Amino acid sequence: MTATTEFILLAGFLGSGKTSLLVDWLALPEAAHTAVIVNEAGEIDVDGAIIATSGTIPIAMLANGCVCCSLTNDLVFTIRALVEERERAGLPPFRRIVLEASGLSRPGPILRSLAPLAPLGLTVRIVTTCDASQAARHAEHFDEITTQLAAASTIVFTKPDLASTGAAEALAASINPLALRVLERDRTARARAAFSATGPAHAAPWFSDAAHPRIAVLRASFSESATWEDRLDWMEDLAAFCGDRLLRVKGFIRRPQTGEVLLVQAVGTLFSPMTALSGGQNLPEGVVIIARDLGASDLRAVNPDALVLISSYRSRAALACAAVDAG
Ligand SMILES: Nc1nc2c(ncn2[C@@H]2O[C@H](COP(=O)(O)OP(=O)(O)OP(=O)(O)O)[C@@H](O)[C@H]2O)c(=O)[nH]1
Repeated sequence: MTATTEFILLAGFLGSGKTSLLVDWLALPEAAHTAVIVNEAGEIDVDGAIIATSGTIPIAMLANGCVCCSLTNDLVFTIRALVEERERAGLPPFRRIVLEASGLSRPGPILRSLAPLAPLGLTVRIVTTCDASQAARHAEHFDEITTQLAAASTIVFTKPDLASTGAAEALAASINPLALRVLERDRTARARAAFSATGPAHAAPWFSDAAHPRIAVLRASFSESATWEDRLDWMEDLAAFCGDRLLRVKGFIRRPQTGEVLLVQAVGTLFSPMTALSGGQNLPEGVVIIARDLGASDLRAVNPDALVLISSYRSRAALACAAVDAG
């Protein structure tokens, strides 16, 4: 029944613009009949909350782990459940199911995990976001980027407003010269080209199954007595302390005086302005920190007064993703 359903794996390193691209795409009329599955390495569903503001498309969550390491069974189950629910509702098959993988995910294991779904007849495409401002520098440290680019049918260069795409283009060309390239400055045109394009349906033969041994996924929660200023100071200190070892910060923080909950995110040490999400009052406060070569004990030192509690991420993902916890 799903012979015409396309499975799009939206890959790309931490903070490279996957959610933004997807939200831009979901605003377009041609995105109708799309289902979205969101995978977060951390336990806070930030991307799901952002995408949920896009409308009424079905969204399923695979949180608390990296879909390439520990959640492949959940992925198969989730796709089946989406398809069956659609059938039960008497609706035509989805045109596409988009999986936004966590920024640490490697496409190879994800694609392999889809084997039990062969009877559904899904066609598969990999769209990889490549951050013009960071990819070339990060690729030296993280082979996740290389595997994500190598597997891509389509490579979408993001953040061309922040940096020239030259270095990212050269990187992508050296790894995967066959992929279709999307080099649009206009975000709507970029999203349209990313999801409508049909690149070669190939996958590089050298997918790696290795885990992510240098990367820690940690969670910060604030104590009751922490003021708004304490929260802001802590984030500033965190960035200064970690420097280029800080890869991604995302989560929700509460303004104690008003109860307002704001979305906070940074790529590297560059924080975006905080924004309120509609319906955000009910979101749980907490911030996921993804860092390289740092453990929970290191980050605890950022705030010795214990206004911020740092916990190591030790759930299912930790078994396979080897979240580093020096603490
Ligand atoms: N200037 C600029 N910022 C962008 C662009 N695309 C995304 N961003 C910003 O980059 C940050 C990360 O974007 P996301 O879309 O959340 O990235 P992501 O790949 O989904 O992040 P993870 O899910 O954590 O891996 C956000 O602050 C975005 O607003 C772009 O084209 N230009």
